[in-house]
Amino acid sequence: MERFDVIVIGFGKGSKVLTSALAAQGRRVALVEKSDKMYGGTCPNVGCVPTKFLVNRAEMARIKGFASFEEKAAFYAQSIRDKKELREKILSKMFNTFGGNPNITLYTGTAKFVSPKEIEISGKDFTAAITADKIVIDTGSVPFIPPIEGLKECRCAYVSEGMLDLERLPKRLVVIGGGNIGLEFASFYRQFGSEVTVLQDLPEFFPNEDADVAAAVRETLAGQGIELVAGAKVLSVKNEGEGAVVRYAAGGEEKEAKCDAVLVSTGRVPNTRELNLGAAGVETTSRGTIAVDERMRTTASGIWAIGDVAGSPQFTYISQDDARIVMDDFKGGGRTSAGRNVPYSVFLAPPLSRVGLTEKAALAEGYKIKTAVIPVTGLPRSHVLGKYTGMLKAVVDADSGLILGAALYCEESHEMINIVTLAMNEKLSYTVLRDMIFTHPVMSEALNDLFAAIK
Ligand SMILES: Cc1cc2nc3c(=O)[nH]c(=O)nc-3n(C[C@H](O)[C@H](O)[C@H](O)COP(=O)(O)OP(=O)(O)OC[C@H]3O[C@@H](n4cnc5c(N)ncnc54)[C@H](O)[C@@H]3O)c2cc1C
Ligand SMILES: NC(=O)c1ccc[n+]([C@@H]2O[C@H](COP(=O)([O-])OP(=O)(O)OC[C@H]3O[C@@H](n4cnc5c(N)ncnc54)[C@H](O)[C@@H]3O)[C@@H](O)[C@H]2O)c1
Repeated sequence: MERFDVIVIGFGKGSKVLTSALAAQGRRVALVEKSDKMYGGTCPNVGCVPTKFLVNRAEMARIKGFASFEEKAAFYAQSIRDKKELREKILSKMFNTFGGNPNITLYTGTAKFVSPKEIEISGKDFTAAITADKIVIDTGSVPFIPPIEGLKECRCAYVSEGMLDLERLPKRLVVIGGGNIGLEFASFYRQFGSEVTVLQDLPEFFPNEDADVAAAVRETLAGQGIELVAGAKVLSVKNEGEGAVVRYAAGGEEKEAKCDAVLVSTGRVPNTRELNLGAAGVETTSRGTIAVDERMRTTASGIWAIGDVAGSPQFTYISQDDARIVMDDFKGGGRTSAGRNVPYSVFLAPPLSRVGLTEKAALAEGYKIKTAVIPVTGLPRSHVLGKYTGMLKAVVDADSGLILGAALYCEESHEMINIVTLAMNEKLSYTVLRDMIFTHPVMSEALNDLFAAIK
């Protein structure tokens, strides 16, 4: 049995960072990835990169202003083909990432535990048994499919991965689930030219935002022609010709939505199915995620878990940060996942970006707060871009002057939010951003105005 210093299971973002860093320290690492279509993991292949590529293309489609559906469909089909080409490029770059590094062995096969220190790998035309004293699990998550009548049989129902390869632009799209995936797809399909309905089971969209921010985003999406139905119970999905009929109950009524495609975006669950965790003594939580402590250690000594499978917030940069924590733990350091500020952006048009507490959450936590809300209209950058949609909101601790959180709903907010996060991480008073010199005309200078409005 071949012995390594570290075995890493799953080639996600965290694994990539971890494998490179460990090999650079002279450790022998085995990286096991089950699919030759998934080197690099979800993000570059079927997650962040392809979806944001399409967000960008959808904006181009909107600007081009095609008159007919046929023209829109042709531009969309070309965008999907270009996305497929991009994936091939990224895949081969990922495959070659470790090329020639004598400290790294990449296995393409499914890993399963045989004991706490031994892994069996089943590839297309080989099996292998390997061992190490340290093992890191980074096997990500898979879509959750709700038990809706007829959904499994529906010929035009997709999860995000399948939808990303669909070359036929649906005239009408029904999205089940109004979270990050559902709303991003709704937004870019609408811009490509589809009619879109989003069915959300919760009584509201953006439940983690303050009411004013949620209302601003909802109104914009509705203004763009996206039908948002909250409190919807999806009853059945049935094939009808080339398309489908989705039956749902909302507002005390039963309704039908006919469509050419159904996107199921109802959350993602940890991917532990093939790991045989029991053989390693690795326990899972009631949510099915691998139970880890703040250093990403599992319940089995010598085994760590990172990213989606460990129940961390489902973002690529968190898989990466979890890997940093494990690296630090290997060195005996004290870095932990506790109290991390986790910013995020939902790539709508414009994007909604958040970090930290909302006003309602800060009050619920007992803070004495000051807040500011400013509109996007009137900002110099808005005039440059000709885009006036959105608002910015910040919440500050009245006692210390520290920033507790911000929601930035405007063009380029996906860049700006990182500046606010930096200020929060470094425990800077809000006055630092209020008085900082920004270049001009850029969206970030709105942070001067936002924090000047704190009352
Ligand atoms: C459509 C979509 C859009 C997204 N957009 C964004 C975004 O804009 N920004 C953002 O930050 N996040 C986004 N995310 C979330 C982000 O992609 C994930 O949180 C992130 O990729 C998780 O990384 P990971 O390292 O945990 O796992 P993954 O990247 O999923 O890697 C896990 C790997 O393990 C492999 N594997 C599984 N089981 C085994 C086994 N038994 N043996 C060997 N290999 C195995 C899998 O094939 C996979 O390659 C998006 C996700 C989706 C689906
Ligand atoms: N921009 C980004 O960073 C980005 C983009 C896409 C995805 N992601 C990550 O991927 C993860 C998965 O995304 P997601 O959108 O699938 O999950 P999600 O948890 O964000 O949203 C799922 C939504 O589906 C709803 N839902 C569940 N069952 C339903 C049903 N039967 N009928 C109607 N609605 C139902 C839930 O209430 C929830 O609002 C997210 O947690 C996110 O972290 C991130």
